[in-house]
Amino acid sequence: MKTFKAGIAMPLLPRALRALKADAAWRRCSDAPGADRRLRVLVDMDGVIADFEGGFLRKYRARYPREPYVALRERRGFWVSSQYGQLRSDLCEKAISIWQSKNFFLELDPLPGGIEAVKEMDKMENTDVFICTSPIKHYDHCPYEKYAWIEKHLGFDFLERTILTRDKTVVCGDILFDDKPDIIGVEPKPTWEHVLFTACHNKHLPPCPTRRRLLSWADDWRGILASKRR
Ligand SMILES: Cc1cn([C@H]2C[C@H](O)[C@@H](COP(=O)(O)O)O2)c(=O)[nH]c1=O
Ligand SMILES: [Mg+2]
Repeated sequence: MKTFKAGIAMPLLPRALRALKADAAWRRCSDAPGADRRLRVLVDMDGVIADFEGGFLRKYRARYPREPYVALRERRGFWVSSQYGQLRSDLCEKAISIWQSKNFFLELDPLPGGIEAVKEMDKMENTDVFICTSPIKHYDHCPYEKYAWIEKHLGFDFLERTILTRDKTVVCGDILFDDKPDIIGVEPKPTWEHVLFTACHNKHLPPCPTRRRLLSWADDWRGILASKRR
């Protein structure tokens, strides 16, 4: 792209060109989806399509049958490790050891209706769906098993639509279905609307007028997508 000064074509400096390209990319993300722009849906994995809480409790009780545990109906707050640590300080590490173990993420059951909903979104016109999930930093098993879980339940081709990140705020999208109440990162104004996916740990939070909830995949997720297309 060139600029003109006094009638003479001046080549744009590389930095200016990069800034223009970045601005154009940002606009693509931030413009409301319309007839010519596709809706981009980000779907979290743990607690939204994969049963992290159920898988954790089953394996925790199997490994520590005599230790106290937190029934799912008693779960409060996103961090399992924190609630177990409050129960007894050593239980925090015992909880963490469960999801650091081989096969933990691979053997999680799908949550009801999640796989079907993602497959339906993937077939919708003018819609792109991505799995957007945060791996633990203990990387011996988790990243591999998250990929393997996606292949097992959604097919190998869906790995093209899988994003592993510890910071979801930098991912560009229109909607993020996620069970974590507070999704923070380096971007103070993410492009996506966070729709809180109801889980055992967040169902007791008071309603928030500025944030929509999806109670389960039997709830009206299609209506939420449709509301973003207008
Ligand atoms: C409850 C809990 C979770 N994690 C880790 C385990 C997963 O890798 C991610 C899930 O995050 P996402 O938002 O669903 O992608 O968080 C943890 O480290 N400690 C915990 O207590
Ligand atoms: Mg989650």
